Amino acid sequence: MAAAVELQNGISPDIENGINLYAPDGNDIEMATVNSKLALVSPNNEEYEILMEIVKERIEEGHGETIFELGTGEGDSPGLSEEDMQASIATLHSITESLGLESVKLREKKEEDGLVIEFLLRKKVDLEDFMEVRVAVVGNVDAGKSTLLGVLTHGDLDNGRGMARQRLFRHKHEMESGRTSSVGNDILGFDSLGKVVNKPDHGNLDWIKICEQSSKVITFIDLAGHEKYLKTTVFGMTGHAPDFAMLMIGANAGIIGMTKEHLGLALALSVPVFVVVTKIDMCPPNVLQDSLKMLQRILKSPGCRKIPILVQNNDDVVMSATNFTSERMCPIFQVSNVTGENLDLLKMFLNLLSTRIKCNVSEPAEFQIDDTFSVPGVGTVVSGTLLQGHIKVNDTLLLGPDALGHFQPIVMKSIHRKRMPVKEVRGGQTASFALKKVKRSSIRKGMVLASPRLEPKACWEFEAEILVLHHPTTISVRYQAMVHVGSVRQTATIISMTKEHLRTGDKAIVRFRYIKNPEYLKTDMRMVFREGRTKAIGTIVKLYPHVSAVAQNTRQQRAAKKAQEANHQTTKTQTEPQKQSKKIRNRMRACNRTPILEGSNTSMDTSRPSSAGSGGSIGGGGGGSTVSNQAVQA
Ligand SMILES: Nc1nc2c(ncn2[C@@H]2O[C@H](COP(=O)(O)OP(=O)(O)OP(=O)(O)O)[C@@H](O)[C@H]2O)c(=O)[nH]1
Repeated sequence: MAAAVELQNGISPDIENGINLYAPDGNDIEMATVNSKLALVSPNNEEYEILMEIVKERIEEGHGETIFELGTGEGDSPGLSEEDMQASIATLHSITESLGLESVKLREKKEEDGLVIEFLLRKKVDLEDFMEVRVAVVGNVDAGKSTLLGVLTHGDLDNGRGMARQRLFRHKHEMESGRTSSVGNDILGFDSLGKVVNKPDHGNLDWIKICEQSSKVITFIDLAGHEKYLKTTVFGMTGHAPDFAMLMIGANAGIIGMTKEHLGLALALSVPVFVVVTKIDMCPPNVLQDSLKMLQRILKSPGCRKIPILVQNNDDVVMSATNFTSERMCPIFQVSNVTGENLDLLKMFLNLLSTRIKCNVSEPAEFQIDDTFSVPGVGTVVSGTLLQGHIKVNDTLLLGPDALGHFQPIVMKSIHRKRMPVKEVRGGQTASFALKKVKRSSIRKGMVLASPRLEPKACWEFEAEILVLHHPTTISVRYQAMVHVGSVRQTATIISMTKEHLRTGDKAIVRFRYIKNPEYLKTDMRMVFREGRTKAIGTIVKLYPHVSAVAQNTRQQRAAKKAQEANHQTTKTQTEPQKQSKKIRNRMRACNRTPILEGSNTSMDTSRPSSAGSGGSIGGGGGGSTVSNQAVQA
């Protein structure tokens, strides 16, 4: 252990995969040895320690797993003789044994100089801890989304007439219509050897058992395919923080209906996409080829700029899984839920995916709420995703913002991950918390639980750089639409923009104002703005924090109080804003805006330090308030 600590101190900051390693005493050691393809053949004690350290670091970086290649080295031509490969495998097994890891051979290649083998190294099962990957499942109605999830999670094939999906439907109307309408969650667990652990008992899955036996749990966020549930689908993609999107296409139907819309949504939110083409059992080969050609053409088009990879064997799976997070690559699977063809490739791929959220437990905690429940005997429970940091039972976090933009301290009574009670949760994981002394009615989706260190602030207004994907005519100031940012979903009004009118294809910096509640936002968050057939996407570039939250001195406090009173009045009268007359709405907007603008003149640009630069440079600082004042007067 001492050696490990010393060694870490001696490691150059740009260490990556064992490159630039220095010896404990600070002298250069035989780097060529540990980076050579022969490194694991017969290492001496010192080299063995370094190799162990390299593996340990890669496991930490990979949240508990890594893919390790034997037979390649810096500057060496790839490949080892049979004998050297056997010796390397023995060393690797000794290292994995000491570190409590399992190793599974993924693929073997024959190169000019001999063999190259890749192993998946993964931490052995820990009862309470498991890696988590969230996959949003999108695609047109009848593409086979619910069926595939039923087949993957329950292990039985479908009959082509909707048998497998029956297990996943949550509502009576879904059973009757065969259509998903809500955001559903299904889980698929893999053990440290990459085997599926789901074992349904009389058709039911015991989530706790799955989590206890799993090293990695894939959570599928099953989203509705029908256009009338698009709002829910958008919320699933923004609010549930998916790591990846699985776009499903029925081979016979091809790219129809909502397919392009869902692909566009994933691209807009920068969520890497992989495609699953289903129903290959019932599709004539020429139709399948046409669908694949069309898909590849769309993926390669300037709007997508993806590199499609048709996955046909284990090699393709390892190659696409290891390069997938680059966002450019788009693996395409062709499966049948009826015959089970190629489902093994898809499972292998899912087993190799890892979360995109990099967890640093020392960061202040930030938990985004995507649902609330009232559990008898427990009280109010909130579920969502921990975007950063670390939360333990009995921690006190700030819950908010409420209608006044306030955050209140709340103690975390208990924590569950996938229905399993746990003592802590880390960044990148989903969880639910039982909260002490809070009514469910006082919590909205989109609120956060934040560490007091984060000093969370609520915003009525923000600026975003937007691109209009579609609008039948022109968008002008005072236009209202539903804005989705993370798990926040609320109608906002455009109060100013850098162009007079916006048409399809236009880009502009637009200042929005929420109509009902202030919200917790951050710069650089992706947003989707839509109303009817109007669609726009963008990135938040500047925040205008709610004044009461940033008030520091007496003058600011007075302004804040005024703002609070105005907001209080507004929220009291604004419970049903859509139903009020235009005249009353305009009057309310005016009284609501003035105090906030006062505050905004004092300390407007309080975007988080890491992104303050971008906020200032794009947004144009105090200009926003002048424009808004004009808007109010107008
Ligand atoms: N032959 C064949 N039928 C399939 C396959 N996958 C799904 N089906 C059938 O296709 C129909 C539609 O499947 P669903 O899973 O309900 O489709 P969905 O995409 O979830 O539809 P929504 O929930 O409405 O968005 C069902 O009758 C399935 O049995 C497949 O691979 N082969």
